[in-house]
Amino acid sequence: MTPKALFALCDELLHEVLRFTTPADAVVSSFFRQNRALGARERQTLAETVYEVLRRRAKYQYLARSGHGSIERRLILLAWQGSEAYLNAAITEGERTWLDNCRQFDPMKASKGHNAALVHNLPEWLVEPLKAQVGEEFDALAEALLQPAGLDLRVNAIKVKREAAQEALAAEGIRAQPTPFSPLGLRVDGKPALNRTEVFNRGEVEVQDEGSQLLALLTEARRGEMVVDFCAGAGGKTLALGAMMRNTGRLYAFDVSAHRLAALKPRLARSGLSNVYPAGITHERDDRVKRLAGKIDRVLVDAPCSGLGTLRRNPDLKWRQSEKSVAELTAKQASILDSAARLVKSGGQLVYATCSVLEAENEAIVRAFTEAHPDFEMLDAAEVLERQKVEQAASLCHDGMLRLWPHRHGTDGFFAAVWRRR
Ligand SMILES: C[S@@+](CC[C@H](N)C(=O)[O-])C[C@H]1O[C@@H](n2cnc3c(N)ncnc32)[C@H](O)[C@@H]1O
Repeated sequence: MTPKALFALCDELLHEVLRFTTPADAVVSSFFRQNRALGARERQTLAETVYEVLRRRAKYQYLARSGHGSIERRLILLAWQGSEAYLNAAITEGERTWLDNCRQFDPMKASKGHNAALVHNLPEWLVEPLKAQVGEEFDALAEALLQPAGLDLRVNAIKVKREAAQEALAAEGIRAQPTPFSPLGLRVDGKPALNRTEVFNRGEVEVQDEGSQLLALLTEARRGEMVVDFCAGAGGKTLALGAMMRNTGRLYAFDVSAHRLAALKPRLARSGLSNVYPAGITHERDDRVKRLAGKIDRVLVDAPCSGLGTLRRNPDLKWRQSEKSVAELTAKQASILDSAARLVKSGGQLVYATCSVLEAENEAIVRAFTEAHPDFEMLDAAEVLERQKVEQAASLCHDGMLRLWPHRHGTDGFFAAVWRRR
């Protein structure tokens, strides 16, 4: 494809993404399905450029107040992630001069009132809640959230040990190191096409952020138990729980989205697990849920949330969420946790988790639940993680709850609390 044609396509794609009606990853995949002629390299350049615009949108929009052409084109020139030669072949001399000037720009020299936002690239409503939590670490957190996430794998312990998976990956040319905290994790160098490897297709590894691996470990699920993954989605944590149960017992994977549960099927097939029962529910008070009341050993609530802990991989979320959407989510989270708790039997364990960094979706939900449910006793998350052979468990927790931060732990931002039913 000629550079000019590729830029026109990028313009079209960015226009669609910036409408913010659909998640960026879904817009990008659907666009690639409609433009099958695009090669692998071209797809990579388009996706990375669009994601770079989303990451530093505040800065690029500020710069794009000058220049010519559509706003999308100016943003693309500023955020371009392909080769410089390709860029030169697509732009005019005037654009080249403008771009060179823009590249000299120092956000700290922008007019007062703008400069901080042009560095952290966060919406204003998010700044104070984050500062309230991390204080002086705010700049480090904001910078970490601007970096693309690495690639973590969870080793499927029912098939292989971590060292053996690491060696098998190396034999296929993929270098990976054990993750610092999770005993099951491998962190891969670069972004290799994992789904073409035999190790992946044999189900020996799954893609999963180290933080997500730790959330699943908090359930302490064991052989022969009855376990519910209440918000299973495409089953990232379901697969981890099934392996912890050594493919025995019964693991229900609930979700209101049949579409997401369907994505679990091929992953289940690869994993070799036969103890998983996916079940679509209409809402958290579904009859299917009621029938299991008081019967379940471990319940994981990986609640629907703002996803603001995953900005490294989903930078569009900071522009798509708002104070209003977060308020709606917190009401839903409290209701789901309340329903899911009814499943837990006496002596059983309940985990509430999110991939959000907001107090309102995390500690506030936990406080309200604990006050309203004296039959649930909070457990110290660090002690639970230590029992699960997690390294430096205390450094991952605060006030008895798991609190993972990209700038401190190199994971996405995650939160979790654990209770035992008396
Ligand atoms: C954070 S995602 C789950 C991710 C998944 N556990 C994983 O590890 O890949 C939250 C899920 O909650 C589901 N959900 C939303 N409302 C729900 C409800 N009322 N009951 C159960 N699941 C719900 C969403 O469809 C979504 O898949």
